[in-house]
Amino acid sequence: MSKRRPLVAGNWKMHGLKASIAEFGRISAGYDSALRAKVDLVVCPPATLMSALAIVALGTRIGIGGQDCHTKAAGAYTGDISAEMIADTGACAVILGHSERRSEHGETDALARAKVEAAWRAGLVAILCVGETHAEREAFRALDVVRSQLAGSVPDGATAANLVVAYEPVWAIGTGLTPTTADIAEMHALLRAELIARFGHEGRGVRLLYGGSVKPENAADILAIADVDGALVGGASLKAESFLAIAHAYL
Ligand SMILES: O=C(CO)COP(=O)(O)O
Repeated sequence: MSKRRPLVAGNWKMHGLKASIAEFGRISAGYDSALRAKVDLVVCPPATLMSALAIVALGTRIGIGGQDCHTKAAGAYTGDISAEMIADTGACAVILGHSERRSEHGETDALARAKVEAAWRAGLVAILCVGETHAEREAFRALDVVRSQLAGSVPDGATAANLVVAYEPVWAIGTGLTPTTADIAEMHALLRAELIARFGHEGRGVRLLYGGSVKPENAADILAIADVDGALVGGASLKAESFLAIAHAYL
């Protein structure tokens, strides 16, 4: 695998009404040829905005992603959406196994794994999230927890093209706290080693994102860490200015 191309992905979570289509327009206006040459951008809006943003995104080379999907393609599952439906909007990716899904909807590694398979079935890139809680880090269990999440959530058949892994320490999400650069480097080295052990050459090409309180102020330091191939950004992705400022760390 040649050099991995950086990826900055925005997770809008449960934020965004129709007015946010204009904010996306500002993101695409700022994604100029200099940025396009260096970094991929993906925006994951709430499901209600996916179709609208996918249309605005046409020709911009910004990818649109979902934030979750059901394991089945269709059926009697009130309130759920399938990976096929996400792909049908024009989206190219879906975030899976986010800690907010794990903690608030009881999602397990096995369910995340089934959802990754659903994403692949629909031709979507799976952006799989892993990460330890504060108690697990304090107990020196962070590496073991994340290793086990990765093993349990990634199905056979992962490639550089169909999988992105985001390391998101739960305690760093939305808190303004971040691990030390040494701790991020240690975790990303572990993820890389595990992916290579299991998928060889393809594992070397899987992009590894860091997520959790990434802001314009800390982006350059975090994105310079070995084996950090980009960021999964929550709060700072809601404004074009801060989202683009993070991507600008690659210029
Ligand atoms: O959960 C996150 C992205 O998926 C990170 O959120 P924040 O950037 O708001 O900490």
